[in-house]
Amino acid sequence: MTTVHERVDTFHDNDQKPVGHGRMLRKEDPRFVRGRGRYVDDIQLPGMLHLAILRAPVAHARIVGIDTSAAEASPGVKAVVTGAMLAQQGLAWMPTLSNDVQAVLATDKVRFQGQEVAFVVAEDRYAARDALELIDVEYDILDPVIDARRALEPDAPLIRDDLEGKANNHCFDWETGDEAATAAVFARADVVVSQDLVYPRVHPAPLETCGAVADFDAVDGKLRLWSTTQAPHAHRTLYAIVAGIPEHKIQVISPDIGGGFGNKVPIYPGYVCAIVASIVTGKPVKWMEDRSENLISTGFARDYIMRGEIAATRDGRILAIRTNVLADHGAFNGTAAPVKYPAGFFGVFTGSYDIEAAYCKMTAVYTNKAPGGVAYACSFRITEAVYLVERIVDCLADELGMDPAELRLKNFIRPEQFPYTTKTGWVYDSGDYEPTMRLAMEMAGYAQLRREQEEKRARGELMGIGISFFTEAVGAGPRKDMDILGLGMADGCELRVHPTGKAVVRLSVQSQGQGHETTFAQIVAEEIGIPPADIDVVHGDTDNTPFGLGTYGSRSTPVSGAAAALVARKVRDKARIIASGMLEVSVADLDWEKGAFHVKGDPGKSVTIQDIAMRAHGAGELPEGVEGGLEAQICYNPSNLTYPHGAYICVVDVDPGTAQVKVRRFIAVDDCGTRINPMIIEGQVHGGLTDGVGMALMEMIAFDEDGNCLGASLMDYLIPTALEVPDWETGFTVTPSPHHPIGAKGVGESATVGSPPAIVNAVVDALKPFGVRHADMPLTPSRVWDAMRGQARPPV
Ligand code: PCD
Ligand SMILES: [Cu+]
Repeated sequence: MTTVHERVDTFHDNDQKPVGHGRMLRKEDPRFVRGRGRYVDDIQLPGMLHLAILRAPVAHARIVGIDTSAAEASPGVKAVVTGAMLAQQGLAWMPTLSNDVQAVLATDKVRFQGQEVAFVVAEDRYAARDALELIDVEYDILDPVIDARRALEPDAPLIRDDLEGKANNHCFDWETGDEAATAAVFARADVVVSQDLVYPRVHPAPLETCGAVADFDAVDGKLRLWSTTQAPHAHRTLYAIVAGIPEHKIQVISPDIGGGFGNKVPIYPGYVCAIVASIVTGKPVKWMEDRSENLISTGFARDYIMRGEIAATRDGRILAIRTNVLADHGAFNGTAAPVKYPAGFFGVFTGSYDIEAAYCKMTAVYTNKAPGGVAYACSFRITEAVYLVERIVDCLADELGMDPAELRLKNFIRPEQFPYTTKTGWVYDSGDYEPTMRLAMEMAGYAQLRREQEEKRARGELMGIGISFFTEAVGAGPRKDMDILGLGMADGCELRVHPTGKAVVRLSVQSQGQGHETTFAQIVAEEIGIPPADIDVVHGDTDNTPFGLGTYGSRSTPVSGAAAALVARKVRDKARIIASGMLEVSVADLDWEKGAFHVKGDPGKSVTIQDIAMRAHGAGELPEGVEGGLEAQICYNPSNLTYPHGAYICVVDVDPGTAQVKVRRFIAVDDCGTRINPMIIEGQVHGGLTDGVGMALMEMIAFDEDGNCLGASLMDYLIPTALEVPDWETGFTVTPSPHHPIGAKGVGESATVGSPPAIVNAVVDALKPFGVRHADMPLTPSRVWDAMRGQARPPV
């Protein structure tokens, strides 16, 4: 185990460029810091037109009629398209990533506020937007269903009457674990604690909103689509299926992306509209949503109403966990999760504990809200699962009068139990939890913090200490049981070494800010010894990269990272044969040292990888049976997910007069196995922790009873800034994944997953003198104030 507080002043040290894993500045940053990034909205094509979307002003209404004549006559307008027109082409509906259908443009009804109703294509963005005002839609307003608890009441208005035979708002049921075994354990337990918890609807809110530029060339029949997508290949296949354009005639390009966070995984109606518009007008068409459109209509996350129950012995041995979930999926089930996992990976709600039984029952419903349930930094509902278990464990600690750290330490899965199969069937590949927890406690000065808290309590000050310990399942996934719409989740990767020893690696995954241009060059560098600066990373262009399922669920490192390491090893194997010819010894007599082969016992006799590259392409004979060139391609199918873990400790102060929460300290110890670039990992963790502060204290997409979205701008939907967050204190342990070629586990979402429960646990701990056992997120001053007064807010 390595540790902690390593403070290398990288920002002043440009020379620090490891050949392989290690701290190094990001290769992509020179272009970003100079404002030279190239995002979708930077794409300008000759004759390009602009598209704007008319959205439903109400949450639930029948469309009686649409009059587009005034809009068509408006200056600069080239086309006005409604759902009825799309229906004639069979394009009014499209499949979602979870086997539901979603309206591209509404034909019969609108089902959430902000739903796409019509679009205008015009010479510029202003003309398009102006014309939207001239479209006259007559609505027959219907009662909306906004609260998921209302959705299944017998007299609730029916939302999905488009689905044949549908008589209610039920979306799906799902269960995992063993109900009877769990009930038996609960029946004999000394202590049972239960708690209702709401994980409110939140939004990923990336800096860049969603958009696309579609360019259909009628001459060669090729569609080029620049779009804000986290999964270019998967999107291309779907467009081929929906629009009937042959797949080789579609090129999806995902240029620089200004943050994804799951928001850019689904296919949105706007993308399809842009494609249709380009085909109809014969011109390139750009569609870029604005901030409000992004916040009200795309990619919401969470919206889980949960009841957690935990059974334990009096001395603090956790026996079983049971949970019941009501999941609000909005008007269309647009969740992006592997097909066999309608509730994502929520099954990891058993956390990091060795327990006897577990059971979850979930019911998902349709409501008149935007579709989604996207995995906003949570690898498919792991965020919700971790929140549930880490909150309920704290409730148990409270009931038992036990220290929450001690309770966790007592129940951890022990290192010798790995690989560990949980009671819901997940095989945790590896883990060593106690050292991670101890390190966080040591960094925090845990015992001393508790003393400080005691002193403060005696003076009437409200200080809280919150712990969260998480295990994530990331890197979807083994193709034997994971696919999205029938597409297996293996990733291709291709590596070419040019004659002069420079290389290009082509990936199917697509960075949205994670620094793949750097870390994937480092992965290859580590294996073949070519410096990262000499390795170009190509991604985000389906014409120029091998097939694979894209970046989300922290899967790039676990899946494509493995592919990159293995393809580099394949190239190295070939290089070894060429080297044996060059050095006139057998391959067995060669030793590899990063960047060169030398003759065993004679280090003076060696050839570098650059020499070999030249020989592979150059004149002269190659060993028997060896083809020229130095390149390889593979498709990597992971044998399991990777299971990163972490221990987080949060210290808060609550102002007794204003109920304002201040996060004073936050200690995060993460274990993502082998670390490729520690600087990038720290950045990922800092970002995720900031996300956590947002969700725990500020963020919520709320609705009024008519279904009006109350979070339609960043004035209403509060996201954290540097002012709300402390100086993060990060540390790490290293427990490599046994099945990943370099032992790396994903880390991109860890901090977003792990931090909300730590913060809520800290606030609840601070409010203990008021007898508070739970309060729902976001813990805004008004909610904390109510909790202090014993008036729990009605949940969202
Ligand atoms: N061990 C290790 C791991 C990792 N790493 C690094 O780090 C990063 C990350 O990774 P991962 O974990 O693998 O992940 P990815 O796949 O790449 O990514 C994804 C993620 O990522 C994160 N982060 C970020 N960042 C930024 N900047 N931006 C963004 O957008 C974002 N997003 C978020 C999210 S949400 Mo989802 O989508 O919801 O599902 S998922 C997610 C990269 O670079 C890599 O390489 C290292 O170094 N090492
Ligand atoms: Cu999720």
